[in-house]
Amino acid sequence: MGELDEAFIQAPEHRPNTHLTNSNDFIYSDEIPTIDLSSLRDPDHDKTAIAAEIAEACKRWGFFQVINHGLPSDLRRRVEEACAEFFNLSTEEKRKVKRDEVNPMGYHDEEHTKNVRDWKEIFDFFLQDSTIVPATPDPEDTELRKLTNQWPQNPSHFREVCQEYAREVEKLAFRLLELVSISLGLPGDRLTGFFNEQTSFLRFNHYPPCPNPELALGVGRHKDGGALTVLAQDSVGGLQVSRRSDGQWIPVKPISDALIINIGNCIQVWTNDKYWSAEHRVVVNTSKKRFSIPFFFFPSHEANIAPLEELISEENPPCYKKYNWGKFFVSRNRSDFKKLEVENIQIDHFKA
Ligand SMILES: O=C(O)CCC(=O)C(=O)O
Ligand SMILES: [Fe+2]
Repeated sequence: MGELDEAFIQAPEHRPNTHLTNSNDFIYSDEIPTIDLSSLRDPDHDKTAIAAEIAEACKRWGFFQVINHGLPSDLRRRVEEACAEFFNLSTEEKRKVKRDEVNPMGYHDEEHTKNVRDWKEIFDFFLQDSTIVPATPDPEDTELRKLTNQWPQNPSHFREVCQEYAREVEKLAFRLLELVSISLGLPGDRLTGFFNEQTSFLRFNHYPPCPNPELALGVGRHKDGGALTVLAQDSVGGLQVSRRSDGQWIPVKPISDALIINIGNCIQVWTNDKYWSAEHRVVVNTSKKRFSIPFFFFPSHEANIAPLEELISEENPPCYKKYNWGKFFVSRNRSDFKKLEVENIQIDHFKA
């Protein structure tokens, strides 16, 4: 990506702590919980103990790592290889599957978070090869649009590996959704209906070494908009989470084969702020490239998101007004695509 263009420069208050940005001396904190899912292998095993751990992590952090999660490690290696091979292609080759203003799926090297450019390139694909979303963010416009993935010709096995990984990670996401429901004292399938025609997608992130890591970010601070995110990060490190208790930036330690789970806006709204969707960001460094692969578990376009009625009462009135997921999704997508003059959409805009 060469030199640091002005578009990448963060406002002074959002710049990372320079002594943390050299990849050799990240300071890791063990405070973000790691949850062992091995007992889920036995379908008759009581899920309440794991659900209690999840409840604690979702309240205090909105972030946790899972180990023994059932996603095959050889598949993870294969998808990581395919991801690295894709980004190794020439820019010309990658731009053959470039996203545009209508179709947000494909390759993109001008991602913006909160209107500042991110130091990274990405490749996105929907879980469902064709996915239905609203045509525009305008609340009055009821027109829908069917979007399809753009697959590169190379690497030759790329599409197959991506889709195999997507199916496995989706299974894990549904298991986690069930555990979240149980952890709230709700039936395990309480939230499943929101995902009948899901808009979930996967992203490959490539963060090249950056000449000025003290000025830019791989991804600026943000909260994930959907229900939850299942993230595979490599061993380089750089992801930081804002701690709910005091807003301190805490690095998320790379653990081999673990997956990082973070609560998105929808779960924060469904639980009426009981569970937390944490702000997070990615710092870059001068020497090592980094890859990460998030799966964004997103509801159907027609899902309306509001605090769950079982979780509200006179003492705990709803903190949010209802909003439509599809409109939120397309609005957020626009602001990621290029710099806009307006603030991008946040759940705070729906505060009751
Ligand atoms: O690369 C990472 O570790 C996190 C990326 C991220 O937060 C995102 O793509 O939403
Ligand atoms: Fe994120």
